Amino acid sequence: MMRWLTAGESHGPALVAILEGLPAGVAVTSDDIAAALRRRRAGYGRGARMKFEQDKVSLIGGIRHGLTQGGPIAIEVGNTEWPKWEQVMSPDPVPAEELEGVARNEPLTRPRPGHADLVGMQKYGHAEARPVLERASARETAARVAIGEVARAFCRQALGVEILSHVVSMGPIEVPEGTLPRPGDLERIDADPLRCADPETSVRMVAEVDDTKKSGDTLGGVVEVLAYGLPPGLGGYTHWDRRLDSRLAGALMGIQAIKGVEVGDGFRTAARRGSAAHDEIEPGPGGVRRRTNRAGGIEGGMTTGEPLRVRAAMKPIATVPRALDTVDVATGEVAQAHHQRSDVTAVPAAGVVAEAMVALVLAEAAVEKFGGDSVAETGRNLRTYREALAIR
Ligand SMILES: Cc1cc2nc3c(=O)[nH]c(=O)nc-3n(C[C@H](O)[C@H](O)[C@H](O)COP(=O)(O)O)c2cc1C
Ligand SMILES: C=C(O[C@@H]1CC(C(=O)O)=C[C@@H](OP(=O)(O)O)[C@H]1O)C(=O)O
Repeated sequence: MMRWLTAGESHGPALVAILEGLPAGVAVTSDDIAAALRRRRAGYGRGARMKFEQDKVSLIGGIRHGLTQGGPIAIEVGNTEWPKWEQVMSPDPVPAEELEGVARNEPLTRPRPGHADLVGMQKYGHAEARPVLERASARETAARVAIGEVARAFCRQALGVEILSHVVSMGPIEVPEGTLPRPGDLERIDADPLRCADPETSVRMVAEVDDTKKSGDTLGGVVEVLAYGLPPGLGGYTHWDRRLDSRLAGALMGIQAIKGVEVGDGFRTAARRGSAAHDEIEPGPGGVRRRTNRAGGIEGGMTTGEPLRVRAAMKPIATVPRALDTVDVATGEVAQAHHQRSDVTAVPAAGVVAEAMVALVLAEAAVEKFGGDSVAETGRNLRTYREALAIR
């Protein structure tokens, strides 16, 4: 069984993540994790904080001399902005006189629509939104990307699986139908300002971000995650919570601001007739293959062996500069929601987070199917399985 957890607040000293149940022998270094975190910070339209804050990676447990050891892996991602927040976010009590006049300590009583602010205050009995937004913030996704990078390394080294993502729409601007990057395209996608695989569309997306920023507004969009090299049979059809599509959907919906998930052609398939909706089976190298991949590499809750293709739709950033209407909960008066700064869009970053979530789900499903306490053992078990499939 694989399991993982994160802890930490957006303006606290650090985020931490623990990943348990991953086999030994995965080669990964702090530089690899720092590189993954840099990918998450990039993207045209992100806010000021991405420019001045650094992610400070410390490997705390489970990795020795560049290899996982089989025990729980603990990673800390330090918030370099912490010195500015030491009093406001102090875990220990701070005398009231020391807090007087401290910047950012005023109670946030004007909850922002589209955030966890208001319901979080109601649910936990907070008089202001700071305790809610600190944990609800997508800053937490840095911790997921850190452990997701270890899971991705396992998928690559034990299974030969490569995971990538790209932005398929930014507001109303979409890539042409059928745009399907391959692992070799990842570097080029990362170099694009919006992580878009189609250069001509990217130019129009950048213009859309500029226009949105000028009008004091924000944008959402859709990302697609692809995984190449998967064997058939990860996941299961025997119960709802064994289905890989169910687990992927939950993992992707668990990213802040994700409002929809599509597997393969998803919603588009619903508009087709059956004869044009499924993937016919034909003889192929090493046995059989699908003529098309409308299902996105999953049938019956299991990988088919075709590339996995899942999409996640992100709502526009909720902290809109042209602030939305709210109520000041201290006075009951109509007010404008809090706004200090925000991203215009974070869709490119959401793609990197989605890759991490897919890597964690795939790593867990692979450990379930193939077992193994080391990368070598998982790899051996996979090879035996593939050999048995070829015989049949
Ligand atoms: C990578 C990433 C960056 C984000 N940056 C911001 C931001 O700067 N400002 C903001 O208001 N929301 C941002 N969000 C989205 C909010 O965290 C999200 O809208 C909020 O948690 C409420 O969404 P929910 O209802 O889906 O939880 C970001 C989300 C992600 C995934
Ligand atoms: C810090 C990150 O994202 C933050 C996510 C976020 C939100 O509301 O989710 C709001 C912004 O934070 P702040 O309000 O402090 O400017 C983003 O910068 C990050 O991704 O590392």
